[in-house]
Amino acid sequence: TCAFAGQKKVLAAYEEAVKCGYSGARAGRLHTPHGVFDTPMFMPVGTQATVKAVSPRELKEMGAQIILSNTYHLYLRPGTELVAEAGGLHRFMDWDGGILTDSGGFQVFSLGPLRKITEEGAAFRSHIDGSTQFLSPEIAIKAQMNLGADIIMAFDECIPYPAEYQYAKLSTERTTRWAERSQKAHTRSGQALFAIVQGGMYQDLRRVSANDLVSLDFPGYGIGGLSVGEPKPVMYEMLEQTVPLLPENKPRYLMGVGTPDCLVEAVRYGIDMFDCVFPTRVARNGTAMTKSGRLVVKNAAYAKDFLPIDENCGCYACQNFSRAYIRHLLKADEIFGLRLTTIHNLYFLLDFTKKMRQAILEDRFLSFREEFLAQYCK
Ligand SMILES: CNc1nc2cc3nc[nH]c(=O)c3cc2[nH]1
Ligand SMILES: [Zn+2]
Repeated sequence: TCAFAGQKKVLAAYEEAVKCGYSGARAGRLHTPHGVFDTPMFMPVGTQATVKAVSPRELKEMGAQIILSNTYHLYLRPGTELVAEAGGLHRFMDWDGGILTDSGGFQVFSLGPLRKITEEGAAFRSHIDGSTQFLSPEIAIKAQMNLGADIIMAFDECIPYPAEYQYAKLSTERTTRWAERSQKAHTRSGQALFAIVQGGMYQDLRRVSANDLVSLDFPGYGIGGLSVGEPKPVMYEMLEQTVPLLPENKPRYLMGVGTPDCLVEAVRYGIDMFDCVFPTRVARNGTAMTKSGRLVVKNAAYAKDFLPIDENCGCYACQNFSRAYIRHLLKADEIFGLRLTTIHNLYFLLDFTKKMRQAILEDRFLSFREEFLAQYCK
């Protein structure tokens, strides 16, 4: 099963940081059936059983450990029974690292024209063919057992932002009941089921959600309902309310986050795992991530710039190609262009989490954070 062992708290910086706001930065090891992985970690998003534009071999080469796939998409197409018949998601997509699947709740609300949410589950229309569909905790868990990910998520409602207190309260209580139903439906040993903390942007609801889910005893906890358009300080405030209530010896996964500045802040609050489509999505419109902010390599300014995107970057794109070449490919709509920007952006984030881990282990995380934020423009 998924055990979280060997974490190391930054003791010296921890005391110092407590004076200037909560800091629970930690470096851990996440045990799964497909290996033991280092945290803090960034998980590349492979929504439809592929991380867009890159191969499993390239993902392995750049240091990806766990990748994310979406139950909502694979349930609609090609179907999770088909994936099970193919030998499960690892075999289907030839990935022997870790896989985490999101349970579909978020995608139902963000993709399909939503029909109705009841105690039973969520009725919606498929964004692919408009057919009427229905997801419940039991259906979502069965689908994830078919896919065979190492870590699966309880079926939840990601509360929209903003939301009235009363709506957030009722939805959060239902998500806790759905978490319990997810637990009862989860019968696949060796596969870890994480609950997802909700509570909207209300401190008291966040605490109730965390406490209720902790008492149901899950091997790990997602923090949901964030990165949904709220201001960053509000997200950090919700982390400050939630993370300290979660068991120290279990992984915390901040869903859908994010940019490097959000990652370094969330690690300070004690988050271990992240996923975000941002690096792969912006890569496809020619934006590269660097430690000083974004570099739109498609811009005319780089037409004759024969330097790499980042001369200190160890990725395949920066080791072999210039900004001018990548810009040319992107302007010519050459697929290899967005492959190179994607490879660079994924490498950048994977390397960034590795650097944070090293800083934590060497007890210098807070100065690492200061230096990074001073240079990175949002
Ligand atoms: C891009 N932001 C974002 N991606 C999310 C995925 C999620 N999955 C399940 N539950 C969530 O609350 C949830 C929230 C999220 N925010
Ligand atoms: Zn690079």
